[in-house]
Amino acid sequence: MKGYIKLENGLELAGELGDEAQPETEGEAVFFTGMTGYQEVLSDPSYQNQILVFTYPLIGNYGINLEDFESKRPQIKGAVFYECCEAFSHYEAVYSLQAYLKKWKIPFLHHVDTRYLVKNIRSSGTMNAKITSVPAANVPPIKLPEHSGGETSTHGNGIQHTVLIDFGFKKSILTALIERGQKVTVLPYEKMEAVFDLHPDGVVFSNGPGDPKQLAGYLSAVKKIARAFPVLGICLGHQLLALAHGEDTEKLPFGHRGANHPVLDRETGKVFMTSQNHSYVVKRNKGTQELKIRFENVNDGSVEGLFHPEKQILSVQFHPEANPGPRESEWIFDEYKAMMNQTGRVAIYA
Ligand SMILES: NC(=O)CC[C@H](N)C(=O)O
Repeated sequence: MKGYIKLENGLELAGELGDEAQPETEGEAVFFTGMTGYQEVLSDPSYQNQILVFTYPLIGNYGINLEDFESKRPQIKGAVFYECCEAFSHYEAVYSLQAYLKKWKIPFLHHVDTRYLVKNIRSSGTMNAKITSVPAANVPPIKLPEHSGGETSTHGNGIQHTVLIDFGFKKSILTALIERGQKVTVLPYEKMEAVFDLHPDGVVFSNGPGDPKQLAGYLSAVKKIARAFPVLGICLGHQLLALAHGEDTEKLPFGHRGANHPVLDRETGKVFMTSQNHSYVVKRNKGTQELKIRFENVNDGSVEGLFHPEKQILSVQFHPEANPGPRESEWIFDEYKAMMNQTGRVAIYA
């Protein structure tokens, strides 16, 4: 059955509806440039309310396994592919990508000229979009995703205790912490002040969907926590730490979503490849300068991470937990651990 993706700027492209029973969806159209990693990306909570366009022309060829989910369900509102292949081959795969999307009633469109579509999004900027079976549909305004923190839960049995403040965390962040000897308490962000009763060795502010300014009501709590414990902020968590310290954020024209974004560490002069998924960034040279820039994006010079010169505060815009993408920034978790042991950050960079 024929279907369409219509953008807010009027562009309409035809394709084939993947699931005729689910022909309609709306969301912010964003694009992901990785060649692999679709399972992790589709289940990453930071993609809530978005229609995800895959730039790589063949997606789905290694199927879906039971291990690589970043959360319990797909988080996107819809997906667009050039080819979303039905046949798959991988020793761990249990069903096809198409079957996964159909199971969760996620509308998707394939056989779309995704190259043309993405070039249009790149020149017009991120826009709202609609997937539909009806040509010339209207694209309604899209609401920002609601942050909804989950349940409090405890994981791992390490000696050190990290509280992970949950804005919609990726499972791989939890795994990276447990692998580094942490007992982790996941705390929904609405209850973040309960961290003071838990007396952890450190606190991690997670990734999450939407605009960080939606969470303005929590910034004083974020700052209070950053004054009391060694803290690491990842993606949305980084943006919140910045806002809490008087910095500002802005929206990028079409975001960074992929597995090969080069980042420069200004401390060491080293460049490494990172996994990224964000629309918003911390503005350069704004605010109080209480936090300093540690990392920057090599392609567009945007801020990729901050630190506090005297306190144990580190934040990264990229995803050190990878999944999908390169693992060469996993050492950020080791640096967080060194901060907790009071041997990192201040000692290293004073
Ligand atoms: N991965 C994330 O945490 C994304 C943060 C925020 N939602 C953004 O798009 O910039």
